Amino acid sequence: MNNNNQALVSPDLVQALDALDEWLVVVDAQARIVFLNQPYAHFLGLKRDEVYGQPVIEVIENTQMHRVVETGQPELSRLQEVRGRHMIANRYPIRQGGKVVGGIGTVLFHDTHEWRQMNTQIKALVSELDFYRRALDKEQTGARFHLNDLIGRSPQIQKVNEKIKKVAAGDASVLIRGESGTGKELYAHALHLLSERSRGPFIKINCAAIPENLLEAELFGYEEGAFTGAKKGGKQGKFQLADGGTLFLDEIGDMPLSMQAKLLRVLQDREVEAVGSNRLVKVDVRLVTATHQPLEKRVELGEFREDLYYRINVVSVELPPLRERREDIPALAEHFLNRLANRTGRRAPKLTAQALTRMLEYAWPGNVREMENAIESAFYLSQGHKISLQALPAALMEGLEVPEPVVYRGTLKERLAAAEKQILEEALLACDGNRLLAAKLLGISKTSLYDKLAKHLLNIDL
Ligand SMILES: Nc1ncnc2c1ncn2[C@@H]1O[C@H](COP(=O)(O)OP(=O)(O)OP(=O)(O)O)[C@@H](O)[C@H]1O
Repeated sequence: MNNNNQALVSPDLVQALDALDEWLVVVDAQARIVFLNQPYAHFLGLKRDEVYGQPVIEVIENTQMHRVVETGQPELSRLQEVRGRHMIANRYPIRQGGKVVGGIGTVLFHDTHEWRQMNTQIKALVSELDFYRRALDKEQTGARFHLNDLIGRSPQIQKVNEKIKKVAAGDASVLIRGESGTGKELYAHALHLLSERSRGPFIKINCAAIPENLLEAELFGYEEGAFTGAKKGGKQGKFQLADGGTLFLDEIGDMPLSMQAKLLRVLQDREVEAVGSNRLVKVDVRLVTATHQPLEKRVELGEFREDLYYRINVVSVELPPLRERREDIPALAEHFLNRLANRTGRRAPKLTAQALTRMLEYAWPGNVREMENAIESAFYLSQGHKISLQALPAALMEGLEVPEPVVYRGTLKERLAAAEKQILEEALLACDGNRLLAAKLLGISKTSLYDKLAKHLLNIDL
Protein backbone atom coordinates (compact mmCIF):
# COMPACT_ATOMS: atom_id res chain seq x y z
CA MET A 1 0.00 0.00 0.00
CA ASN A 2 1.19 3.47 -0.73
CA ASN A 3 2.84 5.04 2.27
CA ASN A 4 1.70 8.47 1.23
CA ASN A 5 -1.62 9.23 2.84
CA GLN A 6 -2.31 11.99 0.33
CA ALA A 7 -2.47 9.39 -2.40
CA LEU A 8 -4.35 6.94 -0.24
CA VAL A 9 -7.04 9.27 1.01
CA SER A 10 -8.28 12.15 -1.11
CA PRO A 11 -9.07 15.47 0.63
CA ASP A 12 -12.82 14.83 0.26
CA LEU A 13 -12.47 11.44 1.80
CA VAL A 14 -10.37 12.89 4.65
CA GLN A 15 -13.21 15.31 5.35
CA ALA A 16 -15.72 12.47 5.37
CA LEU A 17 -13.63 10.25 7.64
CA ASP A 18 -12.98 13.14 10.02
CA ALA A 19 -16.74 13.63 10.36
CA LEU A 20 -17.19 10.12 11.74
CA ASP A 21 -17.96 9.40 15.37
CA GLU A 22 -15.80 6.29 15.11
CA TRP A 23 -12.07 6.60 15.46
CA LEU A 24 -10.07 5.26 12.57
CA VAL A 25 -6.48 4.28 11.86
CA VAL A 26 -4.98 2.83 8.67
CA VAL A 27 -1.54 1.17 8.54
CA ASP A 28 0.66 -0.13 5.73
CA ALA A 29 2.19 -3.61 5.36
CA GLN A 30 4.93 -2.68 7.84
CA ALA A 31 2.28 -1.56 10.36
CA ARG A 32 3.25 2.11 9.97
CA ILE A 33 0.51 4.68 10.26
CA VAL A 34 -0.69 6.04 6.93
CA PHE A 35 -3.93 7.63 8.09
CA LEU A 36 -5.50 8.65 11.39
CA ASN A 37 -8.83 10.43 11.45
CA GLN A 38 -9.03 13.73 13.29
CA PRO A 39 -11.27 12.56 16.19
CA TYR A 40 -8.80 9.75 16.98
CA ALA A 41 -5.77 12.08 16.72
CA HIS A 42 -7.56 14.51 19.03
CA PHE A 43 -8.27 11.80 21.61
CA LEU A 44 -4.67 10.62 21.46
CA GLY A 45 -3.46 14.20 21.84
CA LEU A 46 -1.41 13.96 18.63
CA LYS A 47 -0.86 15.98 15.50
CA ARG A 48 -1.59 13.38 12.89
CA ASP A 49 0.92 14.69 10.35
CA GLU A 50 3.65 14.00 12.86
CA VAL A 51 2.81 10.33 13.29
CA TYR A 52 2.42 9.36 9.66
CA GLY A 53 5.10 6.82 8.76
CA GLN A 54 5.69 5.84 12.40
CA PRO A 55 5.19 2.24 13.62
CA VAL A 56 1.65 2.08 15.02
CA ILE A 57 2.91 0.16 18.07
CA GLU A 58 4.95 3.19 19.10
CA VAL A 59 2.03 5.57 18.77
CA ILE A 60 -1.11 3.78 19.97
CA GLU A 61 -1.08 2.08 23.33
CA ASN A 62 -1.99 -1.62 23.36
CA THR A 63 -2.65 -1.65 19.63
CA GLN A 64 -2.82 -4.98 17.84
CA MET A 65 -2.77 -3.58 14.29
CA HIS A 66 0.73 -4.99 13.75
CA ARG A 67 -0.60 -8.47 14.58
CA VAL A 68 -3.47 -8.14 12.14
CA VAL A 69 -1.01 -7.18 9.39
CA GLU A 70 1.33 -10.02 10.38
CA THR A 71 -1.33 -12.73 10.60
CA GLY A 72 -3.84 -11.45 8.06
CA GLN A 73 -6.56 -12.31 10.59
CA PRO A 74 -9.22 -9.74 11.56
CA GLU A 75 -9.88 -9.07 15.25
CA LEU A 76 -13.41 -8.08 16.14
CA SER A 77 -14.88 -6.46 19.25
CA ARG A 78 -11.63 -6.51 21.21
CA LEU A 79 -11.26 -4.62 24.45
CA GLN A 80 -8.41 -2.14 24.21
CA GLU A 81 -7.19 0.20 26.93
CA VAL A 82 -5.86 3.54 25.72
CA ARG A 83 -5.09 6.44 28.04
CA GLY A 84 -6.94 4.75 30.89
CA ARG A 85 -10.12 4.13 28.88
CA HIS A 86 -11.49 0.79 27.86
CA MET A 87 -12.67 0.83 24.27
CA ILE A 88 -13.97 -1.64 21.77
CA ALA A 89 -11.83 -2.05 18.66
CA ASN A 90 -12.36 -3.82 15.34
CA ARG A 91 -9.31 -4.49 13.17
CA TYR A 92 -9.23 -5.79 9.62
CA PRO A 93 -6.42 -6.64 7.20
CA ILE A 94 -6.42 -4.90 3.81
CA ARG A 95 -5.58 -7.22 0.91
CA GLN A 96 -4.53 -6.64 -2.66
CA GLY A 97 -4.39 -9.66 -4.94
CA GLY A 98 -4.49 -11.96 -1.90
CA LYS A 99 -1.52 -10.23 -0.25
CA VAL A 100 -1.91 -8.28 2.98
CA VAL A 101 -0.91 -4.69 2.17
CA GLY A 102 -2.07 -3.03 5.35
CA GLY A 103 -4.78 -2.86 7.96
CA ILE A 104 -7.64 -0.68 9.09
CA GLY A 105 -8.78 -0.34 12.67
CA THR A 106 -11.82 1.34 14.14
CA VAL A 107 -12.61 2.19 17.72
CA LEU A 108 -16.29 2.29 18.50
CA PHE A 109 -18.00 4.44 21.03
CA HIS A 110 -21.31 6.24 21.34
CA ASP A 111 -21.95 9.70 22.71
CA THR A 112 -19.59 10.77 25.44
CA HIS A 113 -22.10 10.42 28.23
CA GLU A 114 -23.16 6.94 27.18
CA TRP A 115 -19.54 6.04 26.65
CA ARG A 116 -18.55 7.25 30.11
CA GLN A 117 -21.28 5.15 31.65
CA MET A 118 -20.23 2.10 29.72
CA ASN A 119 -16.61 2.74 30.52
CA THR A 120 -17.33 2.95 34.24
CA GLN A 121 -19.26 -0.30 34.07
CA ILE A 122 -16.47 -2.05 32.20
CA LYS A 123 -13.90 -0.72 34.65
CA ALA A 124 -15.95 -2.09 37.53
CA LEU A 125 -16.27 -5.45 35.77
CA VAL A 126 -12.57 -5.65 34.99
CA SER A 127 -11.63 -4.89 38.59
CA GLU A 128 -14.19 -7.40 39.85
CA LEU A 129 -12.75 -10.02 37.54
CA ASP A 130 -9.27 -9.18 38.75
CA PHE A 131 -10.43 -9.53 42.36
CA TYR A 132 -11.87 -13.03 41.75
CA ARG A 133 -8.83 -14.07 39.74
CA ARG A 134 -6.57 -13.12 42.64
CA ALA A 135 -8.86 -14.75 45.20
CA LEU A 136 -8.93 -17.90 43.11
CA ASP A 137 -5.15 -17.91 42.89
CA LYS A 138 -4.91 -17.62 46.66
CA GLU A 139 -7.43 -20.36 47.28
CA GLN A 140 -6.23 -22.50 44.41
CA THR A 141 -6.14 -26.02 45.67
CA GLY A 142 -5.29 -28.02 42.55
CA ALA A 143 -1.77 -28.41 41.23
CA ARG A 144 -1.20 -26.17 38.23
CA PHE A 145 2.41 -26.61 37.15
CA HIS A 146 3.71 -29.59 35.27
CA LEU A 147 7.43 -30.29 35.05
CA ASN A 148 7.34 -29.18 31.40
CA ASP A 149 5.98 -25.78 32.43
CA LEU A 150 9.05 -25.10 34.53
CA ILE A 151 11.68 -23.11 32.70
CA GLY A 152 15.32 -24.10 32.90
CA ARG A 153 17.50 -26.64 31.15
CA SER A 154 20.79 -26.09 33.02
CA PRO A 155 22.57 -29.28 34.13
CA GLN A 156 21.69 -28.48 37.76
CA ILE A 157 17.99 -28.21 36.94
CA GLN A 158 18.06 -31.30 34.75
CA LYS A 159 19.40 -33.20 37.75
CA VAL A 160 16.54 -31.89 39.91
CA ASN A 161 14.01 -32.84 37.23
CA GLU A 162 15.41 -36.37 37.02
CA LYS A 163 15.16 -36.76 40.78
CA ILE A 164 11.59 -35.45 40.86
CA LYS A 165 10.60 -37.92 38.15
CA LYS A 166 12.21 -40.77 40.08
CA VAL A 167 10.61 -40.03 43.44
CA ALA A 168 7.19 -38.99 42.15
CA ALA A 169 5.89 -42.54 42.04
CA GLY A 170 5.45 -44.02 45.49
CA ASP A 171 4.49 -42.34 48.71
CA ALA A 172 7.83 -41.29 50.19
CA SER A 173 7.75 -37.94 51.98
CA VAL A 174 9.74 -35.38 50.04
CA LEU A 175 11.47 -32.35 51.49
CA ILE A 176 12.19 -29.63 48.92
CA ARG A 177 14.95 -27.30 50.00
CA GLY A 178 16.28 -24.11 48.54
CA GLU A 179 16.54 -20.39 49.06
CA SER A 180 13.43 -18.27 48.90
CA GLY A 181 12.07 -17.84 45.37
CA THR A 182 13.88 -20.81 43.81
CA GLY A 183 10.63 -22.50 42.74
CA LYS A 184 10.01 -24.95 45.60
CA GLU A 185 6.24 -24.64 45.37
CA LEU A 186 6.27 -25.13 41.62
CA TYR A 187 8.23 -28.33 42.04
CA ALA A 188 5.75 -29.55 44.66
CA HIS A 189 2.98 -29.09 42.05
CA ALA A 190 5.02 -30.93 39.44
CA LEU A 191 5.76 -33.80 41.82
CA HIS A 192 2.06 -34.23 42.58
CA LEU A 193 1.10 -34.19 38.88
CA LEU A 194 3.68 -36.86 38.12
CA SER A 195 2.57 -39.07 41.00
CA GLU A 196 -0.10 -41.74 41.10
CA ARG A 197 -2.12 -39.30 43.16
CA SER A 198 -2.34 -36.76 40.34
CA ARG A 199 -6.12 -37.16 40.11
CA GLY A 200 -6.45 -36.54 43.83
CA PRO A 201 -6.35 -33.14 45.52
CA PHE A 202 -3.20 -31.02 45.95
CA ILE A 203 -3.59 -28.94 49.09
CA LYS A 204 -1.15 -26.27 50.17
CA ILE A 205 -0.62 -24.55 53.47
CA ASN A 206 2.05 -22.03 54.39
CA CYS A 207 3.06 -22.76 57.97
CA ALA A 208 4.78 -19.38 58.35
CA ALA A 209 1.76 -17.37 57.27
CA ILE A 210 -0.72 -18.71 59.83
CA PRO A 211 -0.70 -17.61 63.49
CA GLU A 212 0.28 -20.38 65.88
CA ASN A 213 -3.14 -20.53 67.58
CA LEU A 214 -4.93 -21.07 64.24
CA LEU A 215 -2.52 -23.51 62.67
CA GLU A 216 -3.91 -26.59 64.40
CA ALA A 217 -7.47 -25.83 63.28
CA GLU A 218 -6.23 -25.14 59.73
CA LEU A 219 -4.33 -28.42 59.58
CA PHE A 220 -6.75 -30.75 61.33
CA GLY A 221 -10.07 -28.86 61.12
CA TYR A 222 -12.50 -28.12 63.95
CA GLU A 223 -15.94 -29.07 65.20
CA GLU A 224 -18.80 -26.64 65.54
CA GLY A 225 -18.44 -24.66 68.79
CA ALA A 226 -14.78 -25.71 69.26
CA PHE A 227 -13.83 -22.12 70.05
CA THR A 228 -15.27 -18.64 69.91
CA GLY A 229 -15.56 -17.57 66.32
CA ALA A 230 -15.69 -21.17 65.03
CA LYS A 231 -17.90 -21.54 61.96
CA LYS A 232 -21.29 -23.20 62.20
CA GLY A 233 -20.97 -26.82 61.16
CA GLY A 234 -17.20 -26.78 61.80
CA LYS A 235 -14.50 -26.83 59.13
CA GLN A 236 -12.44 -29.51 57.47
CA GLY A 237 -8.69 -29.36 57.97
CA LYS A 238 -6.10 -29.44 55.20
CA PHE A 239 -5.29 -33.06 56.06
CA GLN A 240 -8.88 -34.13 55.48
CA LEU A 241 -9.08 -32.04 52.29
CA ALA A 242 -5.90 -33.66 50.97
CA ASP A 243 -7.22 -37.19 51.56
CA GLY A 244 -6.23 -39.33 48.57
CA GLY A 245 -3.84 -36.66 47.32
CA THR A 246 -0.85 -34.58 48.37
CA LEU A 247 -0.48 -32.15 51.24
CA PHE A 248 2.19 -29.49 50.67
CA LEU A 249 3.46 -27.90 53.86
CA ASP A 250 5.41 -24.82 52.83
CA GLU A 251 7.92 -23.22 55.24
CA ILE A 252 7.83 -26.27 57.51
CA GLY A 253 10.99 -24.95 59.22
CA ASP A 254 8.86 -22.16 60.73
CA MET A 255 6.37 -24.50 62.38
CA PRO A 256 6.18 -23.96 66.16
CA LEU A 257 7.46 -26.84 68.34
CA SER A 258 4.04 -27.57 69.87
CA MET A 259 2.58 -28.12 66.37
CA GLN A 260 5.56 -30.22 65.32
CA ALA A 261 4.64 -32.76 68.01
CA LYS A 262 1.02 -32.92 66.82
CA LEU A 263 2.07 -33.22 63.18
CA LEU A 264 4.45 -36.07 64.01
CA ARG A 265 1.66 -37.99 65.71
CA VAL A 266 -0.60 -37.62 62.66
CA LEU A 267 2.15 -38.77 60.34
CA GLN A 268 2.86 -41.83 62.49
CA ASP A 269 -0.76 -42.85 63.07
CA ARG A 270 -2.17 -41.62 59.75
CA GLU A 271 -5.26 -40.32 61.53
CA VAL A 272 -6.33 -36.84 62.56
CA GLU A 273 -8.47 -35.44 65.30
CA ALA A 274 -10.25 -32.15 64.61
CA VAL A 275 -10.08 -29.47 67.30
CA GLY A 276 -12.99 -29.91 69.71
CA SER A 277 -13.63 -33.48 68.61
CA ASN A 278 -12.66 -36.79 70.13
CA ARG A 279 -13.04 -38.76 66.93
CA LEU A 280 -10.00 -39.95 65.02
CA VAL A 281 -10.39 -39.96 61.24
CA LYS A 282 -8.12 -41.97 58.94
CA VAL A 283 -6.38 -39.96 56.24
CA ASP A 284 -4.38 -41.11 53.24
CA VAL A 285 -2.06 -38.25 52.43
CA ARG A 286 1.31 -37.94 50.80
CA LEU A 287 3.40 -35.29 52.46
CA VAL A 288 5.58 -32.87 50.54
CA THR A 289 7.31 -30.16 52.55
CA ALA A 290 9.53 -27.21 51.71
CA THR A 291 11.84 -24.92 53.60
CA HIS A 292 14.58 -22.37 53.11
CA GLN A 293 15.76 -22.90 56.71
CA PRO A 294 18.89 -24.87 57.60
CA LEU A 295 16.89 -27.62 59.33
CA GLU A 296 19.93 -29.50 60.71
CA LYS A 297 21.01 -26.35 62.51
CA ARG A 298 17.52 -25.85 63.91
CA VAL A 299 17.55 -29.48 65.14
CA GLU A 300 20.90 -28.81 66.87
CA LEU A 301 19.45 -25.69 68.51
CA GLY A 302 16.43 -27.67 69.70
CA GLU A 303 14.07 -25.59 67.53
CA PHE A 304 13.06 -28.44 65.23
CA ARG A 305 12.25 -31.98 66.35
CA GLU A 306 14.78 -34.50 65.17
CA ASP A 307 12.19 -37.30 64.84
CA LEU A 308 10.02 -35.07 62.64
CA TYR A 309 13.07 -34.08 60.60
CA TYR A 310 13.74 -37.75 59.72
CA ARG A 311 10.10 -38.41 58.97
CA ILE A 312 9.67 -35.57 56.47
CA ASN A 313 13.12 -35.94 54.97
CA VAL A 314 12.85 -39.40 53.45
CA VAL A 315 13.87 -37.91 50.12
CA SER A 316 15.34 -34.47 49.86
CA VAL A 317 15.46 -32.36 46.69
CA GLU A 318 17.74 -29.35 46.69
CA LEU A 319 16.88 -26.46 44.34
CA PRO A 320 19.97 -24.49 43.31
CA PRO A 321 19.92 -20.69 43.66
CA LEU A 322 19.60 -18.80 40.39
CA ARG A 323 23.17 -17.48 40.57
CA GLU A 324 24.39 -21.09 40.32
CA ARG A 325 22.45 -21.73 37.13
CA ARG A 326 22.84 -18.50 35.24
CA GLU A 327 22.39 -20.19 31.89
CA ASP A 328 18.66 -20.40 32.70
CA ILE A 329 18.35 -16.59 32.95
CA PRO A 330 17.73 -15.79 29.24
CA ALA A 331 15.00 -18.42 28.91
CA LEU A 332 13.35 -17.31 32.16
CA ALA A 333 13.44 -13.67 31.04
CA GLU A 334 11.85 -14.54 27.70
CA HIS A 335 9.21 -16.64 29.44
CA PHE A 336 8.21 -13.81 31.81
CA LEU A 337 8.19 -11.23 28.99
CA ASN A 338 5.98 -13.42 26.79
CA ARG A 339 3.60 -14.01 29.67
CA LEU A 340 3.31 -10.27 30.34
CA ALA A 341 2.81 -9.62 26.64
CA ASN A 342 0.00 -12.17 26.52
CA ARG A 343 -1.68 -10.64 29.54
CA THR A 344 -1.49 -7.08 28.31
CA GLY A 345 -1.81 -7.55 24.57
CA ARG A 346 1.51 -5.76 23.99
CA ARG A 347 4.16 -7.24 21.75
CA ALA A 348 6.84 -8.88 23.91
CA PRO A 349 9.85 -6.57 24.15
CA LYS A 350 13.43 -7.89 24.11
CA LEU A 351 16.20 -7.15 26.58
CA THR A 352 19.08 -5.13 25.17
CA ALA A 353 22.47 -6.87 25.25
CA GLN A 354 23.53 -4.59 28.14
CA ALA A 355 20.43 -5.37 30.20
CA LEU A 356 20.82 -9.11 29.63
CA THR A 357 24.51 -8.97 30.54
CA ARG A 358 23.66 -7.25 33.81
CA MET A 359 20.99 -9.83 34.56
CA LEU A 360 23.54 -12.55 33.94
CA GLU A 361 26.05 -10.90 36.30
CA TYR A 362 23.67 -10.02 39.15
CA ALA A 363 23.56 -12.28 42.24
CA TRP A 364 19.71 -12.54 42.51
CA PRO A 365 19.40 -12.97 46.29
CA GLY A 366 15.63 -13.34 45.82
CA ASN A 367 16.16 -15.86 43.00
CA VAL A 368 13.53 -16.47 40.30
CA ARG A 369 10.85 -14.50 42.19
CA GLU A 370 13.11 -11.43 42.30
CA MET A 371 13.84 -11.84 38.62
CA GLU A 372 10.15 -12.18 37.76
CA ASN A 373 9.44 -8.94 39.66
CA ALA A 374 12.39 -7.15 38.04
CA ILE A 375 11.17 -8.12 34.56
CA GLU A 376 7.63 -7.06 35.37
CA SER A 377 8.63 -3.61 36.59
CA ALA A 378 10.97 -3.11 33.61
CA PHE A 379 8.16 -4.22 31.25
CA TYR A 380 5.81 -1.55 32.57
CA LEU A 381 8.53 1.11 32.59
CA SER A 382 9.57 0.52 28.97
CA GLN A 383 7.46 1.56 26.05
CA GLY A 384 9.15 0.33 22.89
CA HIS A 385 10.32 -3.12 21.80
CA LYS A 386 13.46 -2.98 23.95
CA ILE A 387 14.11 -3.17 27.65
CA SER A 388 17.22 -1.17 28.39
CA LEU A 389 19.64 -1.39 31.29
CA GLN A 390 18.16 1.83 32.69
CA ALA A 391 14.70 0.24 33.03
CA LEU A 392 15.96 -2.45 35.41
CA PRO A 393 15.31 -1.99 39.16
CA ALA A 394 17.81 -0.05 41.25
CA ALA A 395 19.04 -3.16 43.10
CA LEU A 396 20.58 -4.45 39.88
CA MET A 397 22.45 -1.19 39.33
CA GLU A 398 24.29 -1.08 42.62
CA GLY A 399 28.02 -0.77 42.07
CA LEU A 400 27.42 -0.24 38.39
CA GLU A 401 28.07 2.91 36.45
CA VAL A 402 25.22 3.17 34.05
CA PRO A 403 26.41 4.69 30.81
CA GLU A 404 24.58 7.82 29.79
CA PRO A 405 22.32 7.20 26.83
CA VAL A 406 24.00 8.40 23.64
CA VAL A 407 22.88 11.92 22.79
CA TYR A 408 23.61 13.38 19.34
CA ARG A 409 24.69 16.95 19.68
CA GLY A 410 24.64 19.17 16.62
CA THR A 411 23.86 18.59 12.96
CA LEU A 412 26.09 16.56 10.67
CA LYS A 413 27.50 19.78 9.18
CA GLU A 414 28.37 21.20 12.61
CA ARG A 415 29.93 17.94 13.77
CA LEU A 416 32.01 17.58 10.56
CA ALA A 417 33.25 21.15 10.99
CA ALA A 418 34.26 20.45 14.61
CA ALA A 419 36.13 17.32 13.51
CA GLU A 420 37.90 19.29 10.72
CA LYS A 421 38.97 21.96 13.19
CA GLN A 422 40.43 19.35 15.53
CA ILE A 423 42.33 17.68 12.68
CA LEU A 424 43.83 21.04 11.61
CA GLU A 425 44.93 21.81 15.18
CA GLU A 426 46.56 18.40 15.57
CA ALA A 427 48.40 18.72 12.23
CA LEU A 428 49.73 22.20 13.11
CA LEU A 429 50.87 20.99 16.52
CA ALA A 430 52.61 18.01 14.94
CA CYS A 431 54.52 20.35 12.56
CA ASP A 432 55.36 22.99 15.18
CA GLY A 433 53.07 25.45 13.40
CA ASN A 434 54.78 25.06 9.98
CA ARG A 435 51.85 25.54 7.63
CA LEU A 436 53.59 24.19 4.55
CA LEU A 437 54.46 20.96 6.32
CA ALA A 438 50.98 20.72 7.84
CA ALA A 439 49.38 21.09 4.37
CA LYS A 440 51.63 18.29 3.07
CA LEU A 441 50.77 16.10 6.04
CA LEU A 442 47.09 16.61 5.41
CA GLY A 443 47.44 16.09 1.65
CA ILE A 444 45.97 19.50 0.75
CA SER A 445 47.40 22.60 -0.91
CA LYS A 446 48.79 25.49 1.11
CA THR A 447 45.99 27.77 -0.15
CA SER A 448 43.35 25.28 0.88
CA LEU A 449 44.95 25.05 4.32
CA TYR A 450 44.92 28.86 4.69
CA ASP A 451 41.24 28.95 3.67
CA LYS A 452 40.36 26.36 6.25
CA LEU A 453 42.38 28.07 9.00
CA ALA A 454 40.53 31.29 8.27
CA LYS A 455 37.19 29.48 8.27
CA HIS A 456 37.86 28.03 11.73
CA LEU A 457 39.47 31.26 13.00
CA LEU A 458 42.66 29.34 13.68
CA ASN A 459 45.84 31.33 13.95
CA ILE A 460 48.24 28.98 15.61
CA ASP A 461 51.79 30.26 15.78
CA LEU A 462 53.94 27.94 17.76
N1 LIG B 1 11.55 -22.81 36.81
C1 LIG B 1 10.68 -21.82 36.85
N2 LIG B 1 10.00 -21.49 35.74
C2 LIG B 1 9.12 -20.47 35.76
N3 LIG B 1 8.83 -19.73 36.85
C3 LIG B 1 9.46 -20.02 37.98
C4 LIG B 1 10.42 -21.08 38.05
N4 LIG B 1 10.90 -21.14 39.29
C5 LIG B 1 10.27 -20.17 39.99
N5 LIG B 1 9.40 -19.50 39.21
C6 LIG B 1 8.57 -18.36 39.63
O1 LIG B 1 9.21 -17.75 40.73
C7 LIG B 1 8.29 -17.44 41.76
C8 LIG B 1 8.71 -18.13 43.03
O2 LIG B 1 8.48 -19.53 42.95
P1 LIG B 1 7.99 -20.38 44.21
O3 LIG B 1 6.90 -19.70 44.94
O4 LIG B 1 7.76 -21.78 43.75
O5 LIG B 1 9.34 -20.29 45.06
P2 LIG B 1 9.61 -20.83 46.53
O6 LIG B 1 10.97 -21.40 46.49
O7 LIG B 1 8.48 -21.72 46.95
O8 LIG B 1 9.62 -19.49 47.36
P3 LIG B 1 9.41 -19.30 48.94
O9 LIG B 1 10.49 -20.07 49.63
O10 LIG B 1 9.58 -17.82 49.11
O11 LIG B 1 8.03 -19.80 49.23
C9 LIG B 1 6.93 -17.88 41.28
O12 LIG B 1 6.20 -16.75 40.88
C10 LIG B 1 7.20 -18.80 40.12
O13 LIG B 1 6.22 -18.63 39.14
